[in-house]
Amino acid sequence: MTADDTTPDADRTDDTGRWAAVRRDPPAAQAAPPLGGLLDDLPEQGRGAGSLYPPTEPARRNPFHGTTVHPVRGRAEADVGDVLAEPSAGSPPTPPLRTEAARPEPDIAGPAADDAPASAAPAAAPAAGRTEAAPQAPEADADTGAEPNVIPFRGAGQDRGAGPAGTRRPPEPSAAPPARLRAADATAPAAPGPSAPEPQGDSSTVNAHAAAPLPESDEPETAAPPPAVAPPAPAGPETPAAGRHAYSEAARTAVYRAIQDRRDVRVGFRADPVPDEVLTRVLSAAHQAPSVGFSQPWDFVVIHDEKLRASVQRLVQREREEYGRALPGARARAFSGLKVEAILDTPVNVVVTVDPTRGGRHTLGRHAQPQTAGYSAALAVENMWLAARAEGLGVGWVSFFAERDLARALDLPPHLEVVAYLCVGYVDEFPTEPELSLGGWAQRRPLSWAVHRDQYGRRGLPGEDPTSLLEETVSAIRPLNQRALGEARERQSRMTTPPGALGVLEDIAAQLAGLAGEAPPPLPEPAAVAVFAGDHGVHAQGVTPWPQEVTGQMVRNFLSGGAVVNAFANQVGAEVTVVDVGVVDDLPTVPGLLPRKIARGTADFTRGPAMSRTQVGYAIEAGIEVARDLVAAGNRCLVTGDMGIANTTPSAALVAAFTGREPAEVTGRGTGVDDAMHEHKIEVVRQALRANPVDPADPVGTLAALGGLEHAALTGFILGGAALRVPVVLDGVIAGAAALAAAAIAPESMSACVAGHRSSEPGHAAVLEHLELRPLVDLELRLGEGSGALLAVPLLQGAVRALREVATFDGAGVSERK
Ligand SMILES: O=C(O)c1ccc[n+]([C@@H]2O[C@H](COP(=O)([O-])O)[C@@H](O)[C@H]2O)c1
Ligand SMILES: Cc1cc2nc[nH]c2cc1C
Repeated sequence: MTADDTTPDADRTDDTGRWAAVRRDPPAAQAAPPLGGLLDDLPEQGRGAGSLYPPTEPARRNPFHGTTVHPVRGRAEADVGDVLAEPSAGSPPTPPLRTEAARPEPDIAGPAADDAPASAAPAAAPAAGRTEAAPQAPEADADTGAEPNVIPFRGAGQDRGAGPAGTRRPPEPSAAPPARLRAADATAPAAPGPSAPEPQGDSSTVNAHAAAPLPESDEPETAAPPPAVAPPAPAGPETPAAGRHAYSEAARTAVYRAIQDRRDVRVGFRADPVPDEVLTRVLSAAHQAPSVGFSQPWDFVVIHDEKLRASVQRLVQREREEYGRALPGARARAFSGLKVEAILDTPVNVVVTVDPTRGGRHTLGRHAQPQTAGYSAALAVENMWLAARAEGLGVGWVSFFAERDLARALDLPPHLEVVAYLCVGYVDEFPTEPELSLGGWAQRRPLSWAVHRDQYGRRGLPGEDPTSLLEETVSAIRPLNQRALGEARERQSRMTTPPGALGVLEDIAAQLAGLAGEAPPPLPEPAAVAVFAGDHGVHAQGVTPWPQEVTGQMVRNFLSGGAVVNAFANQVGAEVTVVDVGVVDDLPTVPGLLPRKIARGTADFTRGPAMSRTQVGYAIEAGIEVARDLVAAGNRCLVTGDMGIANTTPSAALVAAFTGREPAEVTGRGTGVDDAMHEHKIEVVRQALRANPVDPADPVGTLAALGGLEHAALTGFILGGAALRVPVVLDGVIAGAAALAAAAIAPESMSACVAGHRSSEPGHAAVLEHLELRPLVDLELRLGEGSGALLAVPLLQGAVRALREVATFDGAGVSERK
């Protein structure tokens, strides 16, 4: 493939894009067509199940090929482009990975514009004559560490010291061999250069591109973290011709400033009334919003009446209690301190409604998209919000009620719908960042996560080379921060315990400090488990006593809260997310299930590859996205889970391929096969390895040949967590097999991993040995779902809590030993 292969046809009118087949459901009669879709490049025989896609689907382009490649750190002989392109020539199995030269870490998410201090505004110069300080680009932030217990969203600390990292049992800093030596050790002779990646692009644009690799630098660790949102360039003579209609610099600065400083305010309102003329100006701004077909479908109900507001507040209270009851423990605790409305604390409330019928039957544009009526009203809300900010008024949007209940409470005509209930009033001050971000409830996603070029999935801000999610992610993975790791060790040496008395927990705490870039690290809470589910063509070979439909049935069980993963997640207050990456069955559209189906199961790998490389690429990216979403939603600990009848067979094959062990050594009894089936299963694994000669140095090719969609997605999940510097607690043999692939793609990703437990599957022991991971729990579990990893979460939390809370000898007045 060439770079052109990634460029969509400009005039493409047929439905041939990446998601074409996913967009339309196959007709009922063809629900499980024998051929088609992404499996077109697989042998016809031996499919595990019908493809997701209709049979007419033409071959699709592979956006992973031919895009700009970024060197993969730690495997200098490969690059990410290669990872998804052709198999590399027979390299030996990837050795256990280690560390390499420390380098400044990129800002994964950077302080976003809205997250940045209020002064982090357009780079434009201050308005002439303005009395307030003009918005400015973010100042260098001397504190590269995040607030305690706030996720290290800014790329954690910068690692300056040359020393090892990435060990599962972080070594004492003094034991560090020179980083470059180690990097060189890991570099194949044919490597084109040193382990450091080439700087990508211009540093000014790299800054806004959260995951782009930064060049080696000797800058002090206090270098300013780059912003997550690129400040708008000041217009001026350098602006193209269209700029002649641009506002003056001062006016533009003011516009961007209002956008940036706008906040959803819930606390700190003052009782002062809002003067009528001010309220009218703000409503007038709302009324000038764009609307579909110029239908202006909004109305504004201005509410001062205290009794009416009290009745609305009661609705909110009821909804709030219901919502709080449904939250996982850790979230529920955080939510209990969150204010969600200021209905009675503000002098005035404004309800924005939409009349979806306004403008009549032929309203221009709405005929094709009826929802644009509601969007228009939402634009009125935003106009009002910005105008209010400029007037110094805080606005809080409350949506904690069933829309019909509120419409009834307000006695609205039945054809009107409530779009927004806004609490409006003057405030003592505006939060410098969104309140939810200040409290760690959620984090702003960097702009670079949201920008695609020509085709969804080709990432990059304007002016940058397009990249893929995998490239971007791998480029962001860095070794542990040696400074933070050393600080953790140093504090442990002063804690009121005999030296080393907390054993492995000390190693875990130090590892998490190195990962976060701060000591002590944030508590790994809340935790979120992602259960990746998929089916397997090899099921047809009789490698498990369970029928294939149990995969979908268990997914339903997870969603209704009746499985072990739910019980154990409840125990630790974790959120459960189920991700369908390849279940044969259709699954319900319900909260908690992420529909990311790439195919209806894999092909039977005893007859050829289980998946295409393209499918593997999509599944890896699905896993990265899930990690990103869970972290941006405020989670500080990721837990792997899986569900897939027959998946211990591909797990065994992957383990054999990546570790070089014999199939008989690494193939276990899965859900409980008898001796005869076990023997057969070993033979099936042998057969798969014969049918698919793989090169473990080509992890994507190995996954495609021998893995499952959940293995590939778990690989992405691990890489995604590592790039965001959030701990990833690994479950059993399925996660272990995925970790082998992740380690082969980005060795340093293992720095983020903790082995939650050791499964009784023999392949899992082989994984742990190969990756030098020490399991925290060893209870002969063999369930999957994330069960063993969830049991280990309190151990991680205890390890960090000890580092954070235990007094030092000095502080507690305890004598040290002689
Ligand atoms: O996590 C493990 O180590 C593990 C060990 C044995 C079985 N499992 C689970 O059992 C299912 C696969 O087992 P099998 O025998 O059908 O290959 C799948 O849903 C896995 O989550 C999981
Ligand atoms: C019942 C059952 C539950 C599971 N959970 C994870 N894998 C599983 C496999 C089976 C068969």
